[in-house]
Amino acid sequence: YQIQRRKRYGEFWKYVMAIPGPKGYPLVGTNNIFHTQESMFEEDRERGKTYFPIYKTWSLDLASVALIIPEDIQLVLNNNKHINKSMFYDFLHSWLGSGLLTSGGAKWHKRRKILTPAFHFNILQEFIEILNRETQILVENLSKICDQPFVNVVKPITEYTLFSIGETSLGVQLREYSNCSQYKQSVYDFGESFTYKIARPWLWIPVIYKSSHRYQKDKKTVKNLHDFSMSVIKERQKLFTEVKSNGSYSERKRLALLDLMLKSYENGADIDIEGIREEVDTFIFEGHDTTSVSLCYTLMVLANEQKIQEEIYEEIISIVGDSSIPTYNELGELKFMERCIKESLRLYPSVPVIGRVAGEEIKTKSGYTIPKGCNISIMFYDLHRRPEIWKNPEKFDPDRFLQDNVAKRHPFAYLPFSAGSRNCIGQRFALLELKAALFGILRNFKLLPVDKPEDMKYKTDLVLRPAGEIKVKFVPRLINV
Ligand code: HEM
Repeated sequence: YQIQRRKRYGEFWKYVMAIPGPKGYPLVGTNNIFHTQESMFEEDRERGKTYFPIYKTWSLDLASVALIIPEDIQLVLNNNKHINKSMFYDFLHSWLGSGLLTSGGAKWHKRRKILTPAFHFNILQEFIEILNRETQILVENLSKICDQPFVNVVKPITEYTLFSIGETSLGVQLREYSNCSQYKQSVYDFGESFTYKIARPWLWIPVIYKSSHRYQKDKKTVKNLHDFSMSVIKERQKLFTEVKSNGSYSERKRLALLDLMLKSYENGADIDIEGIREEVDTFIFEGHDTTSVSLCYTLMVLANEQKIQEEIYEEIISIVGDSSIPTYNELGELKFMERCIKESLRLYPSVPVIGRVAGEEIKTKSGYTIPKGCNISIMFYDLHRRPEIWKNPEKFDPDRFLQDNVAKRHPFAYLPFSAGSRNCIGQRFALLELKAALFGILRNFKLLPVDKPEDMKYKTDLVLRPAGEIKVKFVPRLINV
């Protein structure tokens, strides 16, 4: 058995070392231990260009292979043997436990089955009322600050997406929570620490990490994050019991996310309170941070594209007319706006990289072998900017998403929501929310450029986080809110 193990280990490294990649050093491997979040992001982009279409990185006795071309990515995402997440997701466990994003195998299957009905078409239709109300509040807030030379959109937009996921999927009013700002700060702190640990492999060794200052700091951050999610669960649990005792709950055929889990819990099925907390943490985070960064970049890019912005405005007026409250179907008809959102997600994919573990050996198109058990990183950011797929890739061009043009591309060339069985469960919700917000903002304001796309700098983080602010100038249009 020992001989066989050694042979497998030897083969593993033989295959990995045959893949091109940056020079490594003992223990730290290919990591640069002096990295900041910003320099790590830039180095990954450089590596993607230098070693295109595939490269390896390694530290200690762990290796990861980065994939950039659609053909290789398809081999991973289209095969259920590779549904488990890579080692980097282990750094999320202290916060998200093994919730839908981080879990694997049978647990993931079971949870995905429980939670899928919470994103059914009928539920989304009911959410439109809440999203419209939140959009109106956002527009009012922007009206109060639009006389300033510019607005850093990150704060108001993050509040919009956080409060929206709170009221729709979790059934609570997060703006009334006194620890809301602390929660947002803790998400940033966690992302910073996540990146710090990725670059410093000695912190991957539990005994070293647990005796570090970083661990003590992380513990406080995670406590803040968990206090927030537990207060959400407790409030909704109370409401849920009240509603159930007055009978109105049994009339509802479809339940939003948290109620669905509370019902499963009460029926003794498949989920306990710890499991609910994992999912509430997962969905508050995934359900607000992804849409927030996407909306911020979309506003910035549209401020720099006056003609396109005007075209969206005209589409809004032609489909929704004078009304300030769009219906679900009207938002569905905003096809040009939808193409602009898609193009924005190409340039600014909220989740720029994802990771998997090879469940079996993979032969890549370029002739390399990824051995079973190897970590894989799928580089969406780089995929979406490859010049051989996207002509003039830095240009914002919504026509790339006209049906004829989509049909000409490889089906795995554009993957902001990933693909296959572990794709984004919230993608239709995300599109609806982005449309509702853009409708309200563009109907009420003309956006003028402050930050330019070419000046944007990013950080390696849990999402495509900007290194600084995202500034836009808002000029009220002459209509009533
Ligand atoms: C523009 C917005 C969004 C983008 C670009 C996005 C992107 C993604 C991507 C790329 C993944 C795959 C992650 C991985 O494999 O590690 C994912 C998974 C996931 N997303 Fe989203 N997402 C967005 C919005 C949302 C929203 C609004 C929700 C919840 C309401 C959500 C919930 C999730 C969950 C729970 C998963 C894990 C699914 C699973 O593994 O079964 N996302 N998302």
